[in-house]
Amino acid sequence: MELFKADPATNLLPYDGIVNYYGAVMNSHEAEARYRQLHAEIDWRHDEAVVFGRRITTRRMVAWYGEEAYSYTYSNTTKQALPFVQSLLGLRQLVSLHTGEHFNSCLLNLYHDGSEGMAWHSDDEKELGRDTTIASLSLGAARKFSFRHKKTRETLSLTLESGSLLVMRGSTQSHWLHSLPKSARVTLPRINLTFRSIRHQVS
Ligand SMILES: O=C(O)CCC(=O)C(=O)O
Ligand SMILES: [Fe+2]
Repeated sequence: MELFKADPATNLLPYDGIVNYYGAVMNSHEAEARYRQLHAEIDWRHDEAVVFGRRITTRRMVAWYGEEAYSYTYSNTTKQALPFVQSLLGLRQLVSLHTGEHFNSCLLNLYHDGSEGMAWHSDDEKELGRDTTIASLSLGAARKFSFRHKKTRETLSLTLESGSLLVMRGSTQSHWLHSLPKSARVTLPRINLTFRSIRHQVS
């Protein structure tokens, strides 16, 4: 169910953050071509996490790219960024054109179908700093995406279409969780790219 019109000037959150949905920023042919290119070119790996002290690997695949070999810790594991490839630089430029912001890294997720999703979390790792902007580009199957406030538990959802751009800004990560719910109805794969800005590391 589409709860919001794609007007990038509208804040989808009622308070404590800013989320803008730009709708499609490329046509469906271009989205499909980009999907195929990334599917082939990206160094996809099963994600690793440490849950209750046990190392698990997910069916969902991930990859992380950056301007430098940043290291980044989430789900109790540390990853190192690979150098940006041309296909990602093109998409980063597209995202920057729409958002007016520069991003120095990109986390990619490949969901084979609706049996794979992402649990409630916020992207509040220390490498990102406070009030970070995260730009999320989706290619492939349309998927529901949800937000839940950490205190009030108010929840809202929208559909992320193929070729669409969603941007989370301001204090969103401090106050809201987000998730990609699993869905038995989704039979096609999806690639999501989240462009982020890693703060320069001191060590
Ligand atoms: O696949 C998505 O739309 C969300 C991905 C996400 O939240 C993340 O990579 O942190
Ligand atoms: Fe996230």
